[in-house]
Order: sequence, then structure tokens, then C-alpha cells
Amino acid sequence: KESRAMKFQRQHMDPDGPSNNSNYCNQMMRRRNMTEGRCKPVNTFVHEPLVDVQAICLQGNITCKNGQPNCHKSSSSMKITDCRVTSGSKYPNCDYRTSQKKRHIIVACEGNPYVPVHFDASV
Ligand SMILES: Nc1ncnc2c1ncn2[C@@H]1O[C@H](C(=O)NS(=O)(=O)C[C@H]2[C@@H](O)[C@H](n3ccc(=O)[nH]c3=O)O[C@@H]2CO)[C@@H](O)[C@H]1O
Repeated sequence: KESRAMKFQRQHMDPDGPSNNSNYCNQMMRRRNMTEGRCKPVNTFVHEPLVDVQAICLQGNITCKNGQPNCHKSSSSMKITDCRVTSGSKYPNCDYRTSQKKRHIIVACEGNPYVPVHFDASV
């Protein structure tokens, strides 16, 4: 069974990316298995070293969207790519808009070791 930490990395980590093409999301959402059963509507990939994203858990606690107190915001902005399903997207041919941004990211952390398990938002 995939751990929550590994699921976070599968869904959100791409340190070597992004390949600067408009098909990045169409390729990566499939490759990371987020188009099975349905097209995952929104997903962010982070283009920073894993250790830098794991270090976010050391920042002060902030409230997550779901009200839990175990979220943390990155101290610096990070290179991300937002993937958002298009209006014309029809499962199983999931179609995404690819948007490259630099944002602070907010993740939820859990466990021992205390590591990211959920992507909450970018600001
Ligand atoms: N505090 C917590 N502590 C610990 N665990 C927590 C906590 N909260 C949730 N989980 C768990 O995480 C799991 C999960 O998949 N949550 S999810 O909201 O659906 C993820 C969102 C995110 O993947 C994506 N998104 C969204 C915006 C954006 O900019 N970029 C972007 O990528 O869309 C998804 C839906 O919004 C679930 O098992 C839930 O129990």
C-alpha cells in the first residue's frame, strides 16, 4: 500500500520539471496516475528539491482549508505548475491547462518523520 508521504510525492513532486510545453499537464497527470476513474480536477506540481519541500513542515503551524491545524507555508516562493482540467475535457481523454507560476505553497504535514502528506494551496 502506498504511504501518504509517497502519494504526496507521486502527485506533487517534479524537481526536474517543468518541460516548458503546453502538454506538460496532459502528460504528467497521466504518468502520475491522476486520470484513472476520473480526471483529477486540479493538481499542482512543485519544481523544487524534495528536501526543500520537506523543510516546509518546520515552518510555523497555520490552519488548513479543512480546519486542521497541521498546515505550513513555504518561507520563499517556489516554482510550481498548476494543472486545471479544461471545460472540453472528456474522461478518459483528460485535458488540462498548464500554468507555470512562482508561489508560496501550503502543505499539511503528518507522521514521524513529520513530512508533507497533502497539498493545501498556493499563495
Ligand atoms: N490537514 C490535513 N492533514 C492531513 N491530511 C489532509 C489534510 N487535509 C486533507 N488531507 C488529506 O489529503 C488528501 C487529499 O487528497 N486532500 S485534497 O484536498 O483532495 C488535495 C487537493 C490537492 O491534491 C489538489 N490541489 C488543490 C489546490 C491546489 O492549488 N493544488 C492542488 O494540487 O486538489 C485536491 C482537492 O482540493 C485526503 O486524503 C485528505 O484526507
